[in-house]
Amino acid sequence: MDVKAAPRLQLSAVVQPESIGRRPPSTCRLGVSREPQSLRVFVSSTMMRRRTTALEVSCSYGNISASILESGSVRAPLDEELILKNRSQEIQPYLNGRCIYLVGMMGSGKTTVGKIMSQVLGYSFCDSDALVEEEVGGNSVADIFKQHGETFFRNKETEVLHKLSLMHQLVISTGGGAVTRPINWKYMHKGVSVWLDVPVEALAQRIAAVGTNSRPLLHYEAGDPYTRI
Ligand SMILES: Nc1ncnc2c1ncn2[C@@H]1O[C@H](COP(=O)(O)OP(=O)(O)O)[C@@H](O)[C@H]1O
Ligand SMILES: O=C(O)C1=C[C@@H](OP(=O)(O)O)[C@@H](O)[C@H](O)C1
Repeated sequence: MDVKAAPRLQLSAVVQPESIGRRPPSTCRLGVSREPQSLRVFVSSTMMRRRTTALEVSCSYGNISASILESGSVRAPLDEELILKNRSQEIQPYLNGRCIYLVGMMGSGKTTVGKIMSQVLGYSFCDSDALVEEEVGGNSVADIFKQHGETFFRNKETEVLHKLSLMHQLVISTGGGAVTRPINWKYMHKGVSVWLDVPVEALAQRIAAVGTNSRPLLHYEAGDPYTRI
């Protein structure tokens, strides 16, 4: 999808570890927030343990200027793809090749954002769902859920994340449910995790627009807010 064509600003990527019940060793913020007349863009980071990740350079070495951590206001027209590209460019020197893990609900834009980010960073884009599909002989995620169940899928996903944790220069779009397993966090901590936080109404609209065929957890769940819109 062309993010430029998005009818309204829906890009936001903020890691808030407390909201997923477990504190990862690092947090970073990469995203935008809107004020009545202006758009505020931010990239910031917090170090929680000594084993830092890329965006934590600002804390551990103090060499990212405040202007990078908190940029000024940008007037309309809002171009979230451009914002994402600019932010990605700014953080690139501090990544030192570490992988970016995009986490978020189904439809939050992990694939869309991940492809754009990977181009700017000169990284490869990688979809953990697609790797699970490869591992299971090319079966689609929907088929894997149907034939083997969610636990089987989650086990494969954990194996995939383990392998990815040994690699560099990847932007990884994880499955919406990857964060539910603490062991996955251990692997994702090798890189920088970015949470795409999108309001549920927007998620529902996006998913309703493309259908739930490839998202088995929504496909069979009657009454879910994603399916009601
Ligand atoms: N910022 C955005 N604004 C509006 N729609 C978006 C945005 N990002 C993604 N979408 C659309 O939402 C749907 C799901 O996006 P996708 O990137 O596949 O999400 P995920 O990988 O998190 O499931 C796609 O149809 C995509 O075009
Ligand atoms: O719960 C998960 O891990 C999954 C979320 C969906 O992926 P997206 O988050 O990419 O939509 C879909 O592929 C499948 O249901 C697996």
